[in-house]
Amino acid sequence: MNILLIGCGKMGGAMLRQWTSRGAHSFTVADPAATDLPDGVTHVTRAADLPTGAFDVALIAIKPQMIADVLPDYVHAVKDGGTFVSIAAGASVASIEKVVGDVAIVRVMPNMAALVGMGVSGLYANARCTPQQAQAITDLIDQTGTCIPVESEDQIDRLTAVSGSGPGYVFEVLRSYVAAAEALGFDHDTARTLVFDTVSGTVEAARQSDLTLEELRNSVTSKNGTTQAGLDALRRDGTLDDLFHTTLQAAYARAGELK
Ligand SMILES: NC(=O)C1=CN([C@@H]2O[C@H](COP(=O)(O)OP(=O)(O)OC[C@H]3O[C@@H](n4cnc5c(N)ncnc54)[C@H](OP(=O)(O)O)[C@@H]3O)[C@@H](O)[C@H]2O)C=CC1
Ligand SMILES: O=C(O)[C@@H]1CCC=N1
Repeated sequence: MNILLIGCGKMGGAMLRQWTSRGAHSFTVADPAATDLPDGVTHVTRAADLPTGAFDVALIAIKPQMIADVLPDYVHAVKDGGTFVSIAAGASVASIEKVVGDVAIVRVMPNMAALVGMGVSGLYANARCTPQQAQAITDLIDQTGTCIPVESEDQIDRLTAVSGSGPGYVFEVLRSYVAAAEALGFDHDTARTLVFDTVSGTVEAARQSDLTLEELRNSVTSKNGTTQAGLDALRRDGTLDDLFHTTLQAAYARAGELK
């Protein structure tokens, strides 16, 4: 497919790197600022420099607040029967249809783990997408990690709060965990190794286990031992559950505001 990226910053750039490493499609980036693009990618800085009707797919990877102003400049570049794919948080199919018309639109919510081909994305295709179009975009997103089809746009907004924004929460938790390890006397590099290997090994152990997360947690927690002391401080009578609940609700509410 001939694919146009409208905007190629942090998220579009991460996805583009996975796609170009596989070499299955042709890519053009339209972005006034993009630098350091992978070899073989065509770059234009102005929508007016794009050929008319040239692209099978346009990936909308600009900020949601810019769509109404910026997207109209790019519509000419997509061929009749082409697919518009938006990764913009919150931006609804209806808001995109206002610009591009009643055509095939797919909302995808990727995440930054796509940087290493381990992203997880939600995908919602509107009724104008043929099964072939939806499958082609699913295959494309699969190249960045795992793709989970959902039945409604609301599911995309909920998934944004869990996995789209998720790496932001996880990076912040890792930052805090590493800082606490340094405060116990480890140098920064050792603290990073201890924390990163603990987290990635624990995630893999959970993935491969038939036990529940509660059972796995209990398998680490000796009665009156060190883990119990640490967990008592971490959970503080439900504070941790409240914190995660509030975090995800806040992100979901924000997606609704960006419609
Ligand atoms: N970052 C993430 O983890 C995730 C982001 N998303 C979504 O991806 C989208 C992009 O986010 P992100 O990559 O973080 O943002 P960035 O700001 O890194 O990327 C947006 C890019 O669009 C460029 N741009 C600005 N104006 C235009 C224009 N007129 N034509 C073409 N390109 C333009 C920007 O250039 P300049 O910098 O000069 O303005 C920038 O390079 C958002 O809608 C966001 O909701 C979805 C999931 C995860
Ligand atoms: O923060 C944001 O709005 C975007 C969407 C999900 C991750 N980053």
